[in-house]
Amino acid sequence: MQKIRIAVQKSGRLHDDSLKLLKDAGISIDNGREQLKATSGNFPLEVFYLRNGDIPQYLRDGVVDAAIIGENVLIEKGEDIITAEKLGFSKCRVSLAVPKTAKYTGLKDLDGTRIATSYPNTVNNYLAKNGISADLHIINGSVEIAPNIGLADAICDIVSSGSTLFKNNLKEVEVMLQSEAVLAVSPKISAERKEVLTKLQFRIKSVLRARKSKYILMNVPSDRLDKVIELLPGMRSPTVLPLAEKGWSSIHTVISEERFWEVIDELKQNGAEGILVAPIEKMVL
Ligand SMILES: Nc1ncnc2c1ncn2[C@@H]1O[C@H](COP(=O)(O)OP(=O)(O)OP(=O)(O)O)[C@@H](O)[C@H]1O
Ligand SMILES: O=P(O)(O)OC[C@H]1O[C@H](OP(=O)(O)OP(=O)(O)O)[C@H](O)[C@@H]1O
Ligand SMILES: [Mg+2]
Repeated sequence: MQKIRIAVQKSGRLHDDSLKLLKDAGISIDNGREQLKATSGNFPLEVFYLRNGDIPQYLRDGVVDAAIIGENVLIEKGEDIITAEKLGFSKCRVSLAVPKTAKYTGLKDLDGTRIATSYPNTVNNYLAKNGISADLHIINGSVEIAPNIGLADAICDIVSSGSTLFKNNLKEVEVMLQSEAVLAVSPKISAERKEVLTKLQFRIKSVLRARKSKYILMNVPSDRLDKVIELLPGMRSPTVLPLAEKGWSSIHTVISEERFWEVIDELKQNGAEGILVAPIEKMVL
């Protein structure tokens, strides 16, 4: 079987979570990132360690078949590249910010200003759509410092917690896009490698599904079973087992973590006790 070549960020915010995802999908990677290329011992796959910003071009050229990359980078440099899967980590937004003291009433206030950014295409497209034109200063890092050193009136950069903006006396005024890590696919992938990629995607989906879900067990008075089951969605329906003590049953089911917190009070009100919550490793539908 032909190996698929997948690009992973060499170092930075995506690196660890990307490798963890492959590992959770049961793929072992044999050598370290110093070699820039590593092979899996148990899946037809090679990892290329590359800079996030260079990956769209590698995908376009077909030098790699797939990549784990920030969606924001694809929007900036690779709109022609297909996103196969959202991966649920490295969530952030790309926003416009101005000094805290600046008066900001709307996007029109940015007309004719100087904006510092590492995402010129994203900013240009966004401003053009809104009929605004600005003078872009393209810098590769530490963008948030630009207004403080007189280089720009506004910036466009990644925001997550907002602490970098806060520390630099800036305020977020427009969210241009939301981003997370994605699995991107080369338009040049061969049919044979596409088959291997489909297998990888199947595994990744099972891992992502499992990450969002919990396996829960609880003891419930048997006369309240119907009400409790109503609160609990299962993969098919909950499993109900009798306890040794008469009048009590044990319910087992799979539930999203979000739903669990929504129904916890009602479960308790209906007599559920001894509630156990366990992580799930894989979830195959
Ligand atoms: N503060 C953040 N919180 C969450 N995700 C982030 C944050 N900063 C960046 N990201 C996401 O992680 C990706 C990689 O960011 P990182 O700063 O590690 O690398 P980079 O400098 O953009 O890329 P390169 O690998 O080319 O050096 C970004 O493209 C974005 O999708
Ligand atoms: O809203 P926050 O949680 O503060 O995150 C936002 C900051 O994180 C990123 O920088 P990073 O730390 O990756 O440094 P870099 O500029 O060297 O890539 C981004 O460029 C912002 O500066
Ligand atoms: Mg960064």
